[in-house]
Amino acid sequence: MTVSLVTLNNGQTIPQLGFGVFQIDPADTQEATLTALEVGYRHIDTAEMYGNEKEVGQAVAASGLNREDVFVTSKLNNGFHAKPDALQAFDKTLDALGFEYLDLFLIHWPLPAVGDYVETWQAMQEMLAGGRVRSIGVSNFQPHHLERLIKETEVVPAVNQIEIHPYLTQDDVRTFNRDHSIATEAWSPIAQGKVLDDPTIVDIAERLGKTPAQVTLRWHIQRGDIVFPKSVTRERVVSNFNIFDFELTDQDVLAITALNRDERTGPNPDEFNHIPR
Ligand SMILES: NC(=O)C1=CN([C@@H]2O[C@H](COP(=O)(O)OP(=O)(O)OC[C@H]3O[C@@H](n4cnc5c(N)ncnc54)[C@H](OP(=O)(O)O)[C@@H]3O)[C@@H](O)[C@H]2O)C=CC1
Ligand SMILES: O=C1CO[C@H](CO)[C@@H](O)[C@@H]1O
Repeated sequence: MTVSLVTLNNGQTIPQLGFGVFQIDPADTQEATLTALEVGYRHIDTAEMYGNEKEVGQAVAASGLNREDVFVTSKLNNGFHAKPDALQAFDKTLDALGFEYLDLFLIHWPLPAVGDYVETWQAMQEMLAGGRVRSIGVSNFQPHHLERLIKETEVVPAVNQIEIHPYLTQDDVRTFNRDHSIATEAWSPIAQGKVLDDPTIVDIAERLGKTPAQVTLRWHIQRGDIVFPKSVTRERVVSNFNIFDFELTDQDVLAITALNRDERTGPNPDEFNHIPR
């Protein structure tokens, strides 16, 4: 199975399909990530917040793959927005992973009431200049947050990772990202399972002989977004990967997009403005 690549605004490439490790217990993360790497995934999405960076790094080391062959993303945790804190947190992330370099580092949430994300972005630019991270980006940024970065700093984020699935299509933020050469990453791409019983998705899946999860992931791929579904179930890890040998019609893509209800599974970035306890 050949996973398509997306070229970021700095010329780096990222596999359009990856493996997410949120809510995988650290004790299970090495095995789950190794399974994903064995199946063929070459892109892992973790975060300091998930508490399992160390185990992701151990899986990459144990896989026998060259470090260069796996694209790894991590994220700056909330509360480390001040420049010295952000620089120190990046060092800790690299240490935990046991890597010389990270492929992509993101500001996890803008949280303007906690710290100035423009200052945080200046720290991210320093990390980039230091050469130990290949691309920098943001997560959960709305267009108004991105506008400040674009106006007040030098580097345009390579990606914006936001919640997207058939019940939250986010076409306004996606359009803003596209117009500014920012790649869109879709978190919780199957809404943590909530879209899988939807009759529209089930009907398309039955017609194509695919699972509802495969149809939903394929919808993201055909819209051009980057996805990293999470699963600790081997058969799902395999079937979620096998989405490059079929196509949805334009009509299917439009029918799934029309399911939008602006329904979030996670926080709204404009309301989530504190460090969760
Ligand atoms: N930047 C951010 O703020 C956020 C980023 N993320 C990132 O996005 C990734 C994916 O999002 P996540 O929230 O994990 O949710 P997903 O939308 O990937 O859904 C994961 C859930 O769906 C189940 N599942 C997976 N595949 C299938 C399948 N084929 N059929 C049926 N059920 C399935 C999993 O169960 P099981 O494991 O039991 O098989 C799990 O319960 C995260 O792991 C993380 O990397 C997520 C949230 C926020
Ligand atoms: O990455 C994350 C995992 O999910 C959490 C709850 O929705 C988010 O807050 C966090 O950003």
